[in-house]
Amino acid sequence: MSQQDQQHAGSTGIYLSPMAQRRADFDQACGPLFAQLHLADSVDAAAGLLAAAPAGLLVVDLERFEPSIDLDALAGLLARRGEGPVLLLCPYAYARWLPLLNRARPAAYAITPIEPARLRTTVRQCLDTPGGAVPAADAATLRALLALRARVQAALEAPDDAPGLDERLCQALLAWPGVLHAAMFRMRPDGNLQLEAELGRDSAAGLRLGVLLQRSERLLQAPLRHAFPGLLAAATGEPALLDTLDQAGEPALARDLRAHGVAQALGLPVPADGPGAPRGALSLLLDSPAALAPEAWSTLGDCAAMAALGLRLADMNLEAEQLLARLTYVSTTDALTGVANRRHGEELLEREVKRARRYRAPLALLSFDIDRFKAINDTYGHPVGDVALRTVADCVRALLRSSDVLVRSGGEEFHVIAPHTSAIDGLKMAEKIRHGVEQAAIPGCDHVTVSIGVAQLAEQENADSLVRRVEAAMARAKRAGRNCVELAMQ
Ligand SMILES: Nc1nc2c(ncn2[C@@H]2O[C@H](COP(=O)(O)OP(=O)(O)OP(=O)(O)O)[C@@H](O)[C@H]2O)c(=O)[nH]1
Repeated sequence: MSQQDQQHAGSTGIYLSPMAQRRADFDQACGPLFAQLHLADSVDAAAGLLAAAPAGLLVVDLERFEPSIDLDALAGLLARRGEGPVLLLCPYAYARWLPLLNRARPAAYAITPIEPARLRTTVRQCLDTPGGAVPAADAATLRALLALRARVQAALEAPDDAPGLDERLCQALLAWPGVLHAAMFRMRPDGNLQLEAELGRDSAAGLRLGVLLQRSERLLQAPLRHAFPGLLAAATGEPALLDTLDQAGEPALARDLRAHGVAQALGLPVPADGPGAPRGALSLLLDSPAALAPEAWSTLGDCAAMAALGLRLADMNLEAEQLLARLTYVSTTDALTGVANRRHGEELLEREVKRARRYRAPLALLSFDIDRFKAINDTYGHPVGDVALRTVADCVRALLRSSDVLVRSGGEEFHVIAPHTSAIDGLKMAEKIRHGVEQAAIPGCDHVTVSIGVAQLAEQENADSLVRRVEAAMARAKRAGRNCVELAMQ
């Protein structure tokens, strides 16, 4: 026994674990540090021992306790503990217990599995520390935590889109002292967990989680999911902490992280809106294995909750944008043919007339009307008439340039707004349309023809006058026998 251990030999201790093997292992590793070590197999047994004689150190091994069943009893035990030191041995996937139990009574903790030598050192430190609790956060730490909370809040203030938010959150987390690398994992609607953003500082600038984890998507199926706290948190919905990287049993991953200066890895679930799997997780890689103060735990939990809120806001923005796009489409498009409706066509023509006058560019307007369309409806029925309208619209649209706009201006009447097009080119275009429609096969009925008027915008002319002239030309084409093209008079 070392001199230091002899100093502790006057102390008594209680070790609580429901697992017989764990009690035996602890007794073997740390028994010599105590004058007397009591081993308790249940919360009640530990409470009885404490009531009988206050122990120098209470060690609670959380492995095999059930969060939903045992948390209240354990918190009660810690609350009754009073001033004496408490050490929690917490499996790395149970990190959620730490802030919850710390609320009952600040306690030191070590993440398990833990090597016997390290366990002995930790127990010695607890025996040495008067009060034995985790050192309370000092003023500088509290200031840093307040700044972290403010930065994460600021990251949410412009929730324009989820990818931007992921980046901003990583930036905010990276500014917290000790954080070498921050990353955001997000669950896609198809259940695919993806690495959305990562940022590294100093030695971790070159750290790429996609490389380390051997993939950037389908991460819930990644072979290393049990070993990386960020993935574990997304999978279980519980915070996960590794303060000794080798504890996860993946030496290559631990070595790679250490090579970038990482000493501790933390994963925080980003909760879903309601019950169910988390929306993702935040991953923090830290440069020191120091225990996090209770205040740090609660701030980090708040940050994850704020990240969830930010993602919800980004979703709502996206939904609003999609709704607006849909509304715009519905209000500007003719439902039957999918081309611009009359009202939108009028707006577009006004705009093109202004543009043509400003840049002194030619602008042509075509007006065409399906010949004897009433007979098609009367002979084949209205549904076939609808198909004929759609087929003609599709046929004409396919013949136009991308800068031309096809508008359904009335029942079986259409306009084509053709920027940078003279009367001569407009006539060529009209002939192409007339020929194309004549050739088009209409499902359910005979071929149809169209009569077309063509007009070029005159100097000083407005849209109304252009429309009047082109429709008069189209009417002349009807009178001239249909299936032909007429140029408008000036
Ligand atoms: N199926 C269908 N028919 C429509 C639609 N809109 C208008 N119509 C019909 O189109 C026909 C137009 O008839 P008219 O204006 O007499 O002209 P037309 O028979 O095409 O004769 P001309 O234009 O002189 O060659 C009417 O029977 C309308 O009911 C529509 O959305 N679907």
